[in-house]
Amino acid sequence: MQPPPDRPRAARPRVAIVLFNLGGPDSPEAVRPFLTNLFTDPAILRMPGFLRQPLGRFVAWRRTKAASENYAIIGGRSPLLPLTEEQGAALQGALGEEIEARCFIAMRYWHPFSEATARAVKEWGAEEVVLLPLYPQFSTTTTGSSITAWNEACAEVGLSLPTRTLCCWHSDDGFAQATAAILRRAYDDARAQVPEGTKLRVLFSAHGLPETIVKQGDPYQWQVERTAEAIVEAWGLEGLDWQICYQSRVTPQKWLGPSTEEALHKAAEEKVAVLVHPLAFVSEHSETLVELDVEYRELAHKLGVPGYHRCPTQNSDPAFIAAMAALVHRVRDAGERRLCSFAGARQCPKVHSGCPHTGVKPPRAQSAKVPA
Ligand SMILES: C=CC1=C(C)c2cc3[nH]c(cc4nc(cc5[nH]c(cc1n2)c(C)c5CCC(=O)O)C(CCC(=O)O)=C4C)c(C)c3C=C
Ligand SMILES: [Fe+2]
Ligand SMILES: [Fe+2]
Repeated sequence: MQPPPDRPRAARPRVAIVLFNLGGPDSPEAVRPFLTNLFTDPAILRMPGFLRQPLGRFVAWRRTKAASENYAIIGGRSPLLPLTEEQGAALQGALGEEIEARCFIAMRYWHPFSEATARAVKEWGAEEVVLLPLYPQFSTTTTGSSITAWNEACAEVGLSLPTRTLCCWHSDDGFAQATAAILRRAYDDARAQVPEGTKLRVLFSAHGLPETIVKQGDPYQWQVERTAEAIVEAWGLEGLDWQICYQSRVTPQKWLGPSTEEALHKAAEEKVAVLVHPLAFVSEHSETLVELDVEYRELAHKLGVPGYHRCPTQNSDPAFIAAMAALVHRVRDAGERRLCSFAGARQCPKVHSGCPHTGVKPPRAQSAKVPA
């Protein structure tokens, strides 16, 4: 796209697009400090600091063995950062000439942390910031926590710029269309492998969340349900058999259900093959490459599910990246501080706690502190 003739190239605004994600260990040694950062985040473990710090460290220590074994299966490190870098490069290319855009990455629990990213944004001389969480659904534990960490980092490095936030895009049409196209291709591939006469069910497997967090007003579950509906609607396949379930339970509390394990048991009983779609992730990492591709596949096999297939995540799919670019342009063109699929008829019936809409914040976060 050429710059408009009345607007010289040099006058294009310098916009920093900050991509938020969770982050993952970049070596076997990083697993424990990464988990310590995660479990001592007050948005994750909700208790006073004097209890959270020792308990969070203990839970991280307990989880290190299992998590390390999972990361060992995929080469000892998370692929999340390189894949997010690819998404950033593709998005930068897709944003066109209207703005001078540069994508930056701020991970929540491992490098690059918000503070280093805020410094890089400042050094680049950005004039505006767009925060783009790579989580389609808002949760106080993910997007909310990242926004809080970003705000703290900006205060720390003295970065104060007009900032727009794409806080929740769970039902965005471009996103739903791009995702439906990926799912349709995976479904056709799976259908060709499932024995004649056997039904195929789509399991929308979202990352789980402790129920107590949802009861405190977190809109994540509600948004997960809207995402599944939007994808099914965008696809438009009549009579599609589909179900939502929740994976990745990591603490003993009661988490959202039904779990993906329960959904597999049901599929086995009903002799239905499954195509698992990772609903809350837009890139591959341990939860897709190990949990879905190894652990649940083994379980499905053991239970006698007549077929187990997995839909890939979006990664740098061009239609998905184009949808993200359109969101960035929309939030800027609208002149809003944030853009959210909550608008109009899709208003969330629950308290939108922790979201920048209401100004209600998740428990005060502190920037991750454990060094490499
Ligand atoms: C109480 C613990 C956790 C909550 C709540 C939680 C919410 C949550 N997480 C994601 C996305 C990701 N989580 C990832 C890994 C991961 N998550 C937890 C714990 C909670 N997550 C742990 C302990 C781990 C580490 C891996 C493990 O031990 O199993 C990742 C992947 C990181 C990587 O491999 O690179 C993502 C992404 C969402 C969307 C979410 C709630 C909405
Ligand atoms: Fe929102
Ligand atoms: Fe998680």
